Amino acid sequence: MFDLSNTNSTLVDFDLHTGLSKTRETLRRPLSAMKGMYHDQAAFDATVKSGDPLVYEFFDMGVPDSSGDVAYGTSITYPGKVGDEYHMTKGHFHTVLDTAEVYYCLRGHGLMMMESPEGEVEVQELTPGKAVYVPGRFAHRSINISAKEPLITFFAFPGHAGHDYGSIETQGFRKLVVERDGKPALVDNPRWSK
Ligand SMILES: O=P(O)(O)OC[C@H]1O[C@](O)(CO)[C@@H](O)[C@@H]1O
Ligand SMILES: [Fe+2]
Repeated sequence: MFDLSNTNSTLVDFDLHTGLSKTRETLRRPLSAMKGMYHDQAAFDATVKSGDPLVYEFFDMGVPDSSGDVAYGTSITYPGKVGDEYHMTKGHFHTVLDTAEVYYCLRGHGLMMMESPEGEVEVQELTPGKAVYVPGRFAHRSINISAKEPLITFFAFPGHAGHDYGSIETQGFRKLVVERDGKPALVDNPRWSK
């Protein structure tokens, strides 16, 4: 009925329940790949020692890194905590700072933590069906606040954006999300300094 011999477009499967693809591999970040990113160093060491859980995985679809292209894929952050801090992605600025990104939540319950170099902090709640637009200049980190479900999002950003982990790798975001009385709470990051 249709000529399906396309060569320029791409069609990829992403499972709505697992976020994974039958045809593509993810990049996987176990906890040991996040050294220095959780505030409770003792809990970090103990959790790595007791099995080094997979914290998140995501797709790099190999889209060209030009401004006319769009990088996309799913990101899956598994439930869990390191001490009192919820599982999260490393987080990054874009190397081309003013490039934005969109995340659409497919499953789970999470927060998108955002922070500009000038110190504006914004947090948006992610539940299935909600899309968050992360404006240019804002670093962003996904945080899974569910105790049992993975946080699955579909993301898209300009191909030339790049990832800049600089200040985040050394001192993190200004705010942390930790569990207090069974609920997520936003607190100052004691390690953050100007
Ligand atoms: O680069 P990080 O912070 O480790 O997180 C990876 C996530 O961010 C993305 O680069 C999208 O911005 C995805 O590949 C993935 O969801
Ligand atoms: Fe990004």
